[in-house]
Amino acid sequence: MRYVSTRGQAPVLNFEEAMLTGLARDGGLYLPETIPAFSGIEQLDGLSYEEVAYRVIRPFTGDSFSEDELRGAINRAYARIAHVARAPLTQLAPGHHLLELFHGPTLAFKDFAMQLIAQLFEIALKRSGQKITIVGATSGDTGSAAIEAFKGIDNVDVFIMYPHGRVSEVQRRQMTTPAAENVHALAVSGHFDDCQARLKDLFNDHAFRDQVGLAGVNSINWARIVAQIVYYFTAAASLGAPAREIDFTVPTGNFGDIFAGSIARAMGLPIRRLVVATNQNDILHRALTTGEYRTGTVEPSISPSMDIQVSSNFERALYLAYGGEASAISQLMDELKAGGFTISQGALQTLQDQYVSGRVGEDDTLAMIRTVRDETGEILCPHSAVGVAVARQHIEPGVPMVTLATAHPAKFPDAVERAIGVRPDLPPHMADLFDLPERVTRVENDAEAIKSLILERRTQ
Ligand SMILES: Cc1ncc(COP(=O)(O)O)c(C=O)c1O
Ligand SMILES: N[C@@H](CCOP(=O)(O)O)C(=O)O
Repeated sequence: MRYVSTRGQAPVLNFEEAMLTGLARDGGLYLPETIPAFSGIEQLDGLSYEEVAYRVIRPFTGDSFSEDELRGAINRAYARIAHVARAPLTQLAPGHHLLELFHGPTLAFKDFAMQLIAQLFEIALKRSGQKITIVGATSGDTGSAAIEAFKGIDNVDVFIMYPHGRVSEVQRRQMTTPAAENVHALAVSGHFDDCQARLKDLFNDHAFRDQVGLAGVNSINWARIVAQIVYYFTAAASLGAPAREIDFTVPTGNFGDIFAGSIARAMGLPIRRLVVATNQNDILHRALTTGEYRTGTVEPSISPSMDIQVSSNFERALYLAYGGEASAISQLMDELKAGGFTISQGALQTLQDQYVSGRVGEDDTLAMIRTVRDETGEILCPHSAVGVAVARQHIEPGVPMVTLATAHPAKFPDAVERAIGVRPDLPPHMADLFDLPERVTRVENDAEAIKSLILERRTQ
């Protein structure tokens, strides 16, 4: 399996190289030259999550990892998900199901990919003896999952940039309380898009990148996407695929999770519709309905992890919609630096054939948390509530709808309390979160300041 950049000017890599590289050297994102077809969907129902993960991921890894290495990594990663099904499905209403992706150690769907890629990084780095510096940008969940997965791993430093004052207190403490010396939380003056833009600045400074052995664990990294494909297969298989088509609604920000769904469909999973659900930071909804991808001001919301206006993975979707025309993507990304671009008619039609979208504001999100609690007893986090609210606009008789529940409500107690007057409890393994000392460095929204800090603090 060979991986190519969306901008067409970076070296073609194998899976392990693409995983360790993160952002391509031409500023693009790696994706496989061809998407492998998956055969044997009818055999998946009833298999363990780990077995499905092995079957789905194996075609992407080529000869980068042996069968034993990959199976071992998968087993160790998912042993940390505290639900026997790993990604259980619950029923919200006839024909509407919730895919609970929040039973991992940091209570968000990010654990599914991050736990696995930490295992794969460890294997690869032990083999090569290479030392790396992971830098991540987060609106709250990627950062906590990365710190949890990579803390204490040899040969790795992890620096996570989060927008100061714009993550929930639980998310912040998850990033600032781990004591491991190789993890560093950086509170950046700005919003998530600033953090992600600075991250890309660091990758695009090739001298710095080579000096520190820069690696990325955002969904920029193809290995993240691969791991996120698996739960589409487990959910669809348990609802009757391949004999039956399934719809999925995905609370969306950086477009990684829903893009994983589009890859599952390209592999042959009978997904009829992929529904993009956004909060008021609705660039994706606007782009998919009008063809205009124009950045606006990021508005803080009660679903802060989706407060994103520049959706990194949309570049991958555009690349596929433009038929792999890398020069067109480079041109669009240049236009994005000046505020935005217009998607060509043909590419927009392709995107609209694949994705539909919806947007909900805060009042409707709060109302949905209340409604679902009253109807089912399930307490949703605000991101999942955005998903459920949009899903309800798109449910059609005869086609099961699955909404991805992307985080645990206890990560966002203020929003949940506003909705239902109850503060959800953290699980026992996080009971001391509010007693632990915090360790964080404030840093300006400035690539040079961030680079200096990394050079000063890294332990490798
Ligand atoms: C809880 C939660 N829901 C949804 C999303 C959106 O996912 P994606 O960025 O993959 O679109 C995020 C952040 O990524 C998140 O943390
Ligand atoms: N919502 C995310 C934003 C980064 O997403 P990623 O999937 O690209 O890592 C977060 O919680 O940090």
